Amino acid sequence: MDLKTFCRDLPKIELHAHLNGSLSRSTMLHLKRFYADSGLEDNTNAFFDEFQIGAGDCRNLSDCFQVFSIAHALTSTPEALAMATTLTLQEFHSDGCCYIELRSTPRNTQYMTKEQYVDTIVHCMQKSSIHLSMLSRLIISINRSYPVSEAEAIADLAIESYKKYPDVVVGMELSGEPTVGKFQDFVPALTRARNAGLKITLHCGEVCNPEEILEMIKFKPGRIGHGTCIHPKLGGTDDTWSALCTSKIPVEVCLTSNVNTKSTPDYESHHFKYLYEAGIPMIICTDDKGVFTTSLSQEYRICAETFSLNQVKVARLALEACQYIFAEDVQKTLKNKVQDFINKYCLSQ
Ligand SMILES: CNc1ncnc2c1ncn2[C@@H]1O[C@H](COP(=O)(O)O)[C@@H](O)[C@H]1O
Ligand SMILES: [Zn+2]
Repeated sequence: MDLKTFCRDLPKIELHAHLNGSLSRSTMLHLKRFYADSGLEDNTNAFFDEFQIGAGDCRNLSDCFQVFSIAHALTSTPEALAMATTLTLQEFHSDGCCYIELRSTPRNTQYMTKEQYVDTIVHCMQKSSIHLSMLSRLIISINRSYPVSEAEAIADLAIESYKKYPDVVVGMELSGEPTVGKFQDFVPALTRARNAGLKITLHCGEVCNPEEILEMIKFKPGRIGHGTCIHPKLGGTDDTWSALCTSKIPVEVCLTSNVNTKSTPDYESHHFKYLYEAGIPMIICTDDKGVFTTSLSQEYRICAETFSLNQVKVARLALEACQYIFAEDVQKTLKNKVQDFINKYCLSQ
């Protein structure tokens, strides 16, 4: 089987995907059609083409945070949000994803409250499980550039939602512009959520900030996102690297996101190789497949090509990812699914 087909057919686990960053061009066009047909104001025309950030783009990580407002403008009603969620889940499913933890930041809009925002996504996930052979779970996001009081309100909502939908809501995470806000300010909200049973994942080391990286590792999150600047050769220190190696916290690796935001100069210099050599658990993820025009199978293929991994090694990445999902009750089922694929297609290798 050629690598592209192999990476698409391999049952894959997505653990780091922001809903509003995952909207494909086709989904965005569906949303624009919906806004037009419903007579809702759509002010995205002038900058619609700025939503996607490719490799040769001159925008950097900080510029990326402007583009999410384009998606936000098109997911402001419950119907549009439902459409965005359903189409995005379908796309992950068509790309061979068998389990996804989608994450999103609840927002009050002119048309819905934060509670309705969460309810809408949860209902789409429940409905999708009837039609798709893919399980989906929700991680509720806190944006570090918002006031701490907002994070506290989102923690309350996450705890309530977890009680209401224990089969869907699995975790809470910290994301947003990494140069804004202080991690320590969000520790009380994150701790409350964790004490209530939610799993935690943190965007960590997306920019150079060794002090914060050490604080985050000490917090012992279930997983971290990116981890770009933890190795001493990539903006980290001996202390940050040894803290990660000792803790063995699984890292959600987003290759194209890091290259397109210029957090990493190119695929070859990506920290994947250091993590792989050090035996640190990793999960290949997309981050914002719409903004960065990628897919989960493309991320697996790029990883295989860049780091010369054969198909058995690529499949092992998917198999190992099953251990790090937040919904522990389905880990075994997923492992069996990936293992069956390996037995069928990799035995001769
Ligand atoms: C590129 N690297 C990144 N680093 C940090 N945070 C990011 C991100 N990519 C996306 N987000 C976070 O996800 C939100 C969009 O999805 P939701 O509205 O929540 O569904 C962004 O506003 C930002 O807070
Ligand atoms: Zn992210």
